[in-house]
Amino acid sequence: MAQFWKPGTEKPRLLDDGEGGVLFFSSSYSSSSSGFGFSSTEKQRQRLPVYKYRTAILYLVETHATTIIVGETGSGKTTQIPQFLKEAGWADGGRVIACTQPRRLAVQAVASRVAEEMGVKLGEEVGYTIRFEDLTNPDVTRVKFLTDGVLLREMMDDPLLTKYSVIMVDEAHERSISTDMLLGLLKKIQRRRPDLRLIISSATIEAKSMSTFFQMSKRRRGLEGETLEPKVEPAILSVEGRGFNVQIFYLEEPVSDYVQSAVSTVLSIHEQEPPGDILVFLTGQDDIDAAVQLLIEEGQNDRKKSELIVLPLYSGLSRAEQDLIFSPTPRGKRKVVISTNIAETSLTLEGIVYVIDSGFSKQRFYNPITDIESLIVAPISKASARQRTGRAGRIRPGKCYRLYTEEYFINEMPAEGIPEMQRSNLVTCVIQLKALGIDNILGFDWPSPPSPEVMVRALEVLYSLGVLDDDAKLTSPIGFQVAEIPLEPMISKMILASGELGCSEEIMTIAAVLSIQSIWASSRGAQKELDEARLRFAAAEGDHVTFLNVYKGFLQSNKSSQWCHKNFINYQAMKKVMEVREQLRRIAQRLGIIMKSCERDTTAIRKAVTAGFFANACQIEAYSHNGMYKTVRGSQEVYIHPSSVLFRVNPKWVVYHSLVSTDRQYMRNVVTIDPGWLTEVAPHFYQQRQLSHMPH
Ligand SMILES: Nc1ncnc2c1ncn2[C@@H]1O[C@H](COP(=O)(O)OP(=O)(O)OP(=O)(O)O)[C@@H](O)[C@H]1O
Repeated sequence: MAQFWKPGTEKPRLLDDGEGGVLFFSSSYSSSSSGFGFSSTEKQRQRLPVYKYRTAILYLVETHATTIIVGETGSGKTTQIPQFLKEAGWADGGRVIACTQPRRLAVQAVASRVAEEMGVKLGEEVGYTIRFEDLTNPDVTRVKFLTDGVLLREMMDDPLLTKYSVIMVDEAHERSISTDMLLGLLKKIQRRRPDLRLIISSATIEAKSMSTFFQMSKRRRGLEGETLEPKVEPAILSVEGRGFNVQIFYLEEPVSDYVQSAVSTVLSIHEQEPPGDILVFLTGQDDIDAAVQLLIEEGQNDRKKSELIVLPLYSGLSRAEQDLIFSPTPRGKRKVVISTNIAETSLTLEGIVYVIDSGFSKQRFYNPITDIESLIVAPISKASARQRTGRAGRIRPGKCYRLYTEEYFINEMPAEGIPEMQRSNLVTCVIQLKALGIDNILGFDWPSPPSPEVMVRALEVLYSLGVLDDDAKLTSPIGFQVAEIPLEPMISKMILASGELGCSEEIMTIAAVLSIQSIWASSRGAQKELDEARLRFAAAEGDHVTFLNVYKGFLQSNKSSQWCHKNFINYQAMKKVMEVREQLRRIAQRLGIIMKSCERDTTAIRKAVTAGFFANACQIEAYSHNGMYKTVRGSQEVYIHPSSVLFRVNPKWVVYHSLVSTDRQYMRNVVTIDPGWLTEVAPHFYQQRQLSHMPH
């Protein structure tokens, strides 16, 4: 398929003026983009745009409670600012400088870069913490990178985060639920800790609204000047200058199949452009696996195309597989990394010269009226597009191919995405706030408040899970235990129930499988074979029990990759399942959950699943010929996803794990249940009355 490209016309973005009494620094500076091959790391550091602002940054942080720093991608915010602070003494006296990121992969990558630049061993002076992994030493770590979710968890033990002197919330434009919660809570902490400094940074953040959010109350304002307190007015700093130039190209005509279009673009870059690795942004495991497959097939019969080393990148991959993206590209080869938006921010992949942006990502959307949350492939924002482009041009000049037209980018793409807080189910968020002792959830000071309906829905679900009591306080012990497990509360509740039902070994496996996108290999072009493979493992009780069959087969094969290949199972995903399962076992041990197998008593297993996921119960429509189900709670129309082993089997009663929306709402990962269990496990949620008239 021929694709025609048009060079983009957009100029680099500069900040507008900083009116409104907000402090604003800016000076025109363009970093030299001459040549590569720096002689030392120190010289390399000094060439970054942010280096010229070292003094200004330190002055603002010293004198202001909050500093908002906006600077182009690759200008050095993440790697340099924590080092400036350390050099200026902000980590003296046992204090720690924290830098948060929305994603685990970025935390690990940035921490190891900073350790390398500082010439120290990772895990000592510079360390990182992500969920289930802590590479810090409390006695010596002074610069700590962590996900914003982990910092929230740290607040449970230390509500004022006393060990930190400066907290830098990086990539704040992403507005993940955790980032927004963190911003709200940090604002609260600031009132109690005048010594704490905050830095909010990103290449694509709306600085003024963030600044308005961090304006302090009148009461604190009164103190200013009387004591040595920092100014309450946030400072805004614009770091001008970029790394290396990235030329942007747009399609002349829109395309309908972005996977195919991305593959064609990779091939034509390889054909026509000089050496340099390629980073492709698609949306999820399914389309990434499909693109990887297509490129591998292309390489099989063509010597030139066989020079491509194609690597997928998504969160469901094992750690070892994710690390491959950082390995150097062998001479005469070209690496192609095909990724979800986990590579969208903060990452520097050394060899990347070309970026291909599909213009889409998978996003969560929640409807509080129907109580349905689904993952939808949706267009990205301009902020995301700029971040994606910014993965090139970091070490040398680059090119970015956007698989959409420039008119679309300019006129239709939204400037910013909708904060995740305003398009998600907030069950996890509410339980965390409760665990932090925030009682008045509805009155909490959010950067972008969610609707009260969504909050009320979340309170309702937590109440029925037995996590909250009549006063909306955490119950003991269930509420506190669920809050302690770093998973969505429904999974945590399922795990706790499995302890009582004697099936914790099986439920750990199920919880691990549910935490990744899919354990099945890509089906593109081989749907029939995949369906046949799935049937070999299928259990009449549904997908959850089927996962146990797959897991058992995998163990019996000695964790063989050939066995996975033969059975259309994603080997890397299975390795990840093993990793997660091990971590969950450790948590269970800590909580005193006894590990026990029910020897495949599927009633116990399905009951435990129901104890967590009762809110997702559905009943088939009595006279439906097309497999239509209705959710018990909201009477919403839903269907079993074709990837489920229960597709076309259509049992009467099921609970599902999640929904995906395409032309219809499809239930993914479905298990059969006895409706009598619903009132047993969630009497408040399902009144006996409501179910009694329904046929069993
Ligand atoms: N692992 C690495 N290897 C080589 N150079 C690196 C590495 N990490 C960072 N750099 C260099 O440091 C520069 C600054 O990176 P840094 O992550 O600090 O920028 P940033 O301003 O935070 O970017 P972004 O907004 O995209 O996160 C990169 O452009 C690159 O030149």
